[in-house]
Amino acid sequence: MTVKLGVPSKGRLMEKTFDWFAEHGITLTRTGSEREYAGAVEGIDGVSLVLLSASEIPRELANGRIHLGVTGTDLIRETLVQWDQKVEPLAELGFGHADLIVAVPSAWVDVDTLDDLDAAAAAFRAAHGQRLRIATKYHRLVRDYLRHGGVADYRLVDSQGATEGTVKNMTAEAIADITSTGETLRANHLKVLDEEPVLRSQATLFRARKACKNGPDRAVVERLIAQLGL
Ligand SMILES: Nc1ncnc2c1ncn2[C@@H]1O[C@H](COP(=O)(O)OP(=O)(O)OP(=O)(O)O)[C@@H](O)[C@H]1O
Ligand SMILES: O=P(O)(O)OC[C@H]1O[C@H](OP(=O)(O)OP(=O)(O)O)[C@H](O)[C@@H]1O
Repeated sequence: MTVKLGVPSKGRLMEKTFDWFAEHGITLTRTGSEREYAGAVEGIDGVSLVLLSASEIPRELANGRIHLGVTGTDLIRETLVQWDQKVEPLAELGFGHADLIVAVPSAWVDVDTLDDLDAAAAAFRAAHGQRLRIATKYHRLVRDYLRHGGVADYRLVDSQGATEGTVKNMTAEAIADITSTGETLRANHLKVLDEEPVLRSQATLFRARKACKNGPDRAVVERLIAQLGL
């Protein structure tokens, strides 16, 4: 058995993860054709690379199919109930920074805070006989955040992508999504509530508690952690 390291299979997250490991003396490479999801690890024995969708990495860590994995903290916290019992953060990698925020139409001049949103939701229900819709893929995190913020009269609608477009498309009145530069929000005439974000996320290296409990795998994981200087 080898220790499995799960890394995002494409895009900036993959490239920056490769760079981060290279800076720490471990070379990760994609092998095979450009479209083949195969990879290699050099600089340590007994570790193999598994290229996965960033959103699948939390589940693969939780069920112990990979020992280590790089993904955003947002995806870990959204996907895993009691996430800290299943995975242990080993290092924040300093890229993939994004805030999970709640945003409303810029034209809603009276809505800047969660209190305002709660009032707007109540008014919306009174006017339309329906609850205000908030589009998101982060159901668990957003529900907890709104409950703590005292917002009650809303319903979440699922949006797995292009979430900022749902307001214009009239499938939602507000959204909760990640933002980095804020450009997508501005382009879609949305403004972020003037509150702490739901979550500040960045790419993080996690260890799976289940897979790393004992046996020879644990020794390899410990060696890798030492070699990375963590
Ligand atoms: N614009 C952005 N700036 C910085 N980080 C981002 C940005 N968009 C997404 N991320 C982060 O990248 C990670 C992966 O996001 P996302 O779920 O979009 O991945 P993906 O690679 O598109 O997944 P999939 O392969 O399932 O389509 C998340 O942790 C997210 O916070
Ligand atoms: O604040 P910005 O820098 O504009 O970035 C934010 C955008 O980036 C992510 O989308 P992504 O490109 O991953 O596509 P998605 O809509 O499929 O999630 C996120 O969902 C936002 O739409």
